[in-house]
Amino acid sequence: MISVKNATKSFVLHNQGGAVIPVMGNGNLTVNAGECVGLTGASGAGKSTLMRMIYGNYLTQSGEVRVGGLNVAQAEPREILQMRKHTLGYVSQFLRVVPRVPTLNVVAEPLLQLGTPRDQALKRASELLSVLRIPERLWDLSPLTFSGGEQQRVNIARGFAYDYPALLLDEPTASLDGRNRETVLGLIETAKERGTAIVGIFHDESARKQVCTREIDVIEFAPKAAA
Ligand SMILES: Nc1ncnc2c1ncn2[C@@H]1O[C@H](COP(=O)(O)OP(=O)(O)OP(=O)(O)O)[C@@H](O)[C@H]1O
Repeated sequence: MISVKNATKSFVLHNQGGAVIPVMGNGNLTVNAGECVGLTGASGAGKSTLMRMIYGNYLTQSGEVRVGGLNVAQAEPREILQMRKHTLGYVSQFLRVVPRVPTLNVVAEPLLQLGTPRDQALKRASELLSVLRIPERLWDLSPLTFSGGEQQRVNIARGFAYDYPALLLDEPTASLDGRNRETVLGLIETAKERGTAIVGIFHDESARKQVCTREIDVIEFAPKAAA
């Protein structure tokens, strides 16, 4: 479902004399349906960079990054937008939303964009918000003023509203208490059972051991000089 082959990535800092920061020299990764691969490696090793290359936020310099049938490394922006709508979900670490949109709509939005009838989309959104213990009195408010853990749960609810065939999870349990952490790990297990291909970053080692079918240290992908 997700495959990365011989991928390379450097950053060029144009505002700092064109300094070049090589981050990836040879990225190789295959994630099949129903697998959850945990990315590990020291801070700054390139875990988030690889996730962003897969999502098409960061350009891959050479090599291949495939999601379903699409080579993201070579894709047109409109193809990447289609992939994000239909194939690949992304639960980032922090919630980014349009101000004043109620939480229920924020969560239902991926389903509404796919043409799901409004009542069905809102029903699914309310189920997820209940499961993730967001009090109903907050559903009509924008999540922008919510606590860190509440925002993270809204983000997770939105990421799981539609059953994407593939999913990227960046620290999905970072700000959560024990019960909510277990709930999120349960959602990940259910997605795996359904056949979702998942790539995740979990600094919480026991969460990683619980849900990941495999771990890969991104140091393996480092440019030669940095390895
Ligand atoms: N947009 C960017 N511009 C320039 N350099 C970047 C950019 N994004 C990442 N980097 C650099 O790439 C390297 C890898 O960063 P990345 O965030 O992928 O690491 P990470 O393994 O996810 O770290 P952490 O565990 O601390 O989140 C770092 O040296 C970082 O400074």
